[in-house]
Amino acid sequence: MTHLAAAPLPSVRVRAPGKVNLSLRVGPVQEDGYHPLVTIFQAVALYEEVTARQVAAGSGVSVTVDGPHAELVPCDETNLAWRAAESLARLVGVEPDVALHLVKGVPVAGGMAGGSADAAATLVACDALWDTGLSREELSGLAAELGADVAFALLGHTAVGTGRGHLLTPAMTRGEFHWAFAVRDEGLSTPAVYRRFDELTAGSGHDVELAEDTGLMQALRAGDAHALGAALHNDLEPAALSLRPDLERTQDVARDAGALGVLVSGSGPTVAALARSRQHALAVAASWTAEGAADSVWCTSGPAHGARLLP
Ligand SMILES: C[C@@](CO)(OP(=O)(O)O)[C@H](O)COP(=O)(O)OP(=O)(O)OC[C@H]1O[C@@H](n2ccc(N)nc2=O)[C@H](O)[C@@H]1O
Ligand SMILES: Nc1ncnc2c1ncn2[C@@H]1O[C@H](COP(=O)(O)OP(=O)(O)O)[C@@H](O)[C@H]1O
Repeated sequence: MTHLAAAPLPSVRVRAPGKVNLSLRVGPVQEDGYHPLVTIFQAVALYEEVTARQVAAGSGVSVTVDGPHAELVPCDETNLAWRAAESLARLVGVEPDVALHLVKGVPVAGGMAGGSADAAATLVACDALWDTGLSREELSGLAAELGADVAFALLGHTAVGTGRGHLLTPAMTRGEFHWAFAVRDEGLSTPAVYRRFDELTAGSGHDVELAEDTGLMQALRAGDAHALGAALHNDLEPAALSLRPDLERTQDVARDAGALGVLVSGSGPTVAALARSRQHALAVAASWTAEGAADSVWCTSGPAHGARLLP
């Protein structure tokens, strides 16, 4: 009798990047609870890796997680990757029988959109696994429904985000920018930071305009890290600092180490420092470590590519 081994079920691996907001301008809260944004995202070369494996019919979705602080990431239907797989399956009318394995390369709850990167990577992985035939625009529309930052993780590089941050226009850039990140073990909740922003700006809300960032856009086009450093801006920074005052010292240490620009990344609590070179980024990170001003330090560069299938 010949024994035929069952063919292994297919699996697909995808990488998607974390981000830093080079500029984040926030308007007054709207009736839907969201704030209109004008933001300039830059993807950085810290990647989430998602493996999506087809499983037996009727098994449904499952999520497992590895990497730094994996224990903080939910493995149930609240995980953004799980939600991404279910939304895509619903849209294209397939059963979501898939095992998702996430390897975290972006700090958890750090204002660098690691969960959004997982969702974007899952969309690309399941799209390939199920051969959906959806266009990149259709995937991007689905991404935006999952979270304000998910569409950017799909696109990557550098882009201007408007609306909730999900309407994207790619931005021209030259060269590579070097970053050091001071990461805290205890994250900050994005909705809590937006709520503190509302308290701090009560009655003084203004409409946000891209015009304020022309210097930043020119710096990107010229590949001028000094000008970029001077133009970095985050409207959520006062809110994040009021929730975590110790971040001010982290910023001061980076400035003393000669960082070209220092800001809270998105809703925080990660502090991002723009450096002159890779060597200089390592030196800024070493200062944070020496001063005990971070729980961990990460050095990388941007812009990085968006969600991409791995061979
Ligand atoms: C602040 C930013 C900057 O890029 O990112 P993080 O730094 O957290 O990664 C984003 O605006 C976060 O985007 P994301 O984390 O995808 O937001 P969502 O899941 O869609 O929304 C979470 C909550 O944040 C608030 N929210 C989000 C986006 C927005 N434009 N206005 C808001 O007020 C809302 O309270 C919402 O319920
Ligand atoms: N795939 C995921 N990875 C990380 N966190 C997730 C994920 N899905 C849901 N979450 C929840 O979202 C919170 C914030 O996620 P994360 O994307 O890491 O940070 P931020 O929103 O600050 O960029 C986490 O604390 C966690 O409870």
